[in-house]
Amino acid sequence: MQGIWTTERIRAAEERLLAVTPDGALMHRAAFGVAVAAADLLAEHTGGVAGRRVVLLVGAGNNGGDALWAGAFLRRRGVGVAAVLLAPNRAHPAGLAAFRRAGGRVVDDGAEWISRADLVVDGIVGLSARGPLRPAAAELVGVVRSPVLAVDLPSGVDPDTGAVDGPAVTATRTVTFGARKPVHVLNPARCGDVVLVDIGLGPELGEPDLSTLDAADVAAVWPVPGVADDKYSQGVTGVAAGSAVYPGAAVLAAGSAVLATSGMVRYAGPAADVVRANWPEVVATGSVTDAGRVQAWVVGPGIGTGSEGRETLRHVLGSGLPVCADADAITLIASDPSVLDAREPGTPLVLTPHDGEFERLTGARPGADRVAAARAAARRFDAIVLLKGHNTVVAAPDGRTLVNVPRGSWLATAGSGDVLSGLIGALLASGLDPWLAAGAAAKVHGQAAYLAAAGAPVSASGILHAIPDALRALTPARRL
Ligand SMILES: NC(=O)C1=CN([C@@H]2O[C@H](COP(=O)(O)OP(=O)(O)OC[C@H]3O[C@@H](n4cnc5c(N)ncnc54)[C@H](O)[C@@H]3O)[C@@H](O)[C@H]2O)[C@@H](O)CC1
Ligand SMILES: [K+]
Repeated sequence: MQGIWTTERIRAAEERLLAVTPDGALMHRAAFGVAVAAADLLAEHTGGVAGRRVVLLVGAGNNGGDALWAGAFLRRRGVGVAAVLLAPNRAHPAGLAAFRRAGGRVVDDGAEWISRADLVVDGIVGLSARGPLRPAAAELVGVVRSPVLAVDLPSGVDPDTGAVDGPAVTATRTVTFGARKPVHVLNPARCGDVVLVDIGLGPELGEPDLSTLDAADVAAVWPVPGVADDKYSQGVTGVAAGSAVYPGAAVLAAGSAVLATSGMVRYAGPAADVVRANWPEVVATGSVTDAGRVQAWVVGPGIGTGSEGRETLRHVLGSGLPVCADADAITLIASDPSVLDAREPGTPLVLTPHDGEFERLTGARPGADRVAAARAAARRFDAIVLLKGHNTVVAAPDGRTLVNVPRGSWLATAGSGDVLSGLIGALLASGLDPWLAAGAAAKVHGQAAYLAAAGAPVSASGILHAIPDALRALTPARRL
């Protein structure tokens, strides 16, 4: 797992580190990292470094200081560097002096210089940023045509939520210091690639506020049958999804549970014939009341929001088993929360709303702070809340939060949610912690979409059939 820390926590850690570090040392380390990243970008985009032109956009704080020091380091590599000071009286004094000593130029006609630049360095604001770019900065950013290297984070984007509500920088690459901040995973489109420079902050950081799962984390938790296993011992997934009119959700959710693990899958509902025809290995019955023993339920996709769906949901929630409630099940809970009374307290429940379902469930859309919204809903429902969007946020009632950043947006297609719920259900049936189950499922789901798409649009069925490849890619060590 890789941690992510909020700006408040970073600042506190930096203060502790600053107290035991010589003056200016941290900024030098940070700025050196910026200069290296700038040289790399120049080389990648122009084929060289010496003689290239870089423009620094320099704000009032330490973020601008980093940029100025980086400009001084770049001068030593023969780069022509011009600085545009957005708050000339408040530019970092030591950084500005070093920049000038190194032969850097402070220029007034910023737009002119930017139009000829090979690279623009965004040192406008960093951790202390609040709100969008102010007009003068926005105007300059508007004329940029070259690659942009953001110092710490793209200015104008909220550091803690990734929200953008006005002009903001879109970076080609972002170089950040000490630890990743929420913006880096909550708004990857604005950050570009993120490079992390070690400035010695690690020991001061403590438990992260958010985490992302690595491939190795997924490999560590994904069930693999052992010599003593049989079809029951690995967990039987129950799928209550689809209807006679809309059998597709049932086929997708059941199929994804089939491909996720080697455990058995039972289907219960009016689409039994269609499910059987598509997935002969599924044991299918007409109703949850005669489904047979399972270790977890997926309920909701395509079950409808009428009385039949409500009875199915109530039955499943009253089973005392872990449940992944998706789609219509969420709408049913939203319209009649008393259905949750059937649930035995403490039984694992995973809710998987998109923004519209989240609004139905809680009365408000997630808003700019998706992490806070998911956490509040997780506490309120005493459930794991997996909030769908470009990034998937998985929050537990105790505040633990995972973020999954997909490669591309190929998951934005009809039926992909049904595939995700089948993955989660299969992991719940295997006995995995529901927070990790939801997080690992989201990662495999995103990976499957990326592999299936391979650069061209892909359907939910395509994503489904890429699950084995996604698992192989994420867990190569387990290949037999
Ligand atoms: N604290 C540390 O130990 C280190 C900090 N570093 C750098 O320091 C940065 C944080 O520096 P600061 O706390 O000085 O803050 P910033 O550089 O983020 O910004 C400070 C100034 O920007 C103004 N500002 C805020 N929002 C604005 C907006 N939307 N438009 C224009 N101006 C705005 C603020 O009023 C303030 O004067 C980090 O992001 C990082 O780049 C690095 O040098 C590494 C070490
Ligand atoms: K910045």
